[in-house]
Amino acid sequence: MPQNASTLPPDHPLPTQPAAQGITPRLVVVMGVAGAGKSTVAEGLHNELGWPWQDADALHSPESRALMAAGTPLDDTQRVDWLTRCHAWLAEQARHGHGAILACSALRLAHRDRLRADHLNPFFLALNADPASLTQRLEKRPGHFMPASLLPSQLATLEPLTPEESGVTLQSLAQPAETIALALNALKRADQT
Ligand SMILES: Nc1ncnc2c1ncn2[C@@H]1O[C@H](COP(=O)(O)OP(=O)(O)O)[C@@H](O)[C@H]1O
Ligand SMILES: O=C(O)[C@H](O)[C@@H](O)[C@H](O)[C@H](O)COP(=O)(O)O
Repeated sequence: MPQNASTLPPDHPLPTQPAAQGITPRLVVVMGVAGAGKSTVAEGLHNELGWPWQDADALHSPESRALMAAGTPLDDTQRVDWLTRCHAWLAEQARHGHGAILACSALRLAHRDRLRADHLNPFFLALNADPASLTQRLEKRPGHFMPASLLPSQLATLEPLTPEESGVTLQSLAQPAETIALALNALKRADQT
């Protein structure tokens, strides 16, 4: 056999992404209430790992965004099409066989079940923060449709990640970089189990 020749068949699928930082590419959903730091952590993981990321905020219909901007929380009926679009994004990433990160509140178990459908089984990184910090973050966040007044309904709707679900709950620390480091460690640990 010539030097450097492969023993694999020519049509053997190649990995589409390197295991950046030794972490095997997988689907990840960063979840939690508004202000928990989902988008910040998802973008930070994207920067560290190179996996594509999507903010589920961008997948809301204009009507849903207008409702929330006006201070009306969504109900589960209004969330159905949005969660379908979130699931479709995850499914598309899975089809390409690469790792990907979705920042999505996924507040209720039923919302997470919707994202898990079709055996996608994403790994959930649930971010927790105390209500005072959350309020402060939302009040200071520039140019976002979600008002701080919706935080109580977000907290009331949240059904925390359970031990039966694939994922881990992390404290959203005072510095985003610290929380991103926690998230990377959690993904490394999950790789070893
Ligand atoms: N760990 C953190 N400490 C302090 N502020 C944060 C932290 N993470 C995010 N923020 C800020 O809080 C606001 C909400 O964060 P964001 O990532 O948009 O949360 P979410 O996507 O969960 O609503 C943003 O202005 C962001 O810069
Ligand atoms: O009610 C829900 O199901 C959501 O929580 C959701 O609609 C989301 O939280 C908003 O898109 C606000 O965006 P952030 O969570 O990024 O603040």
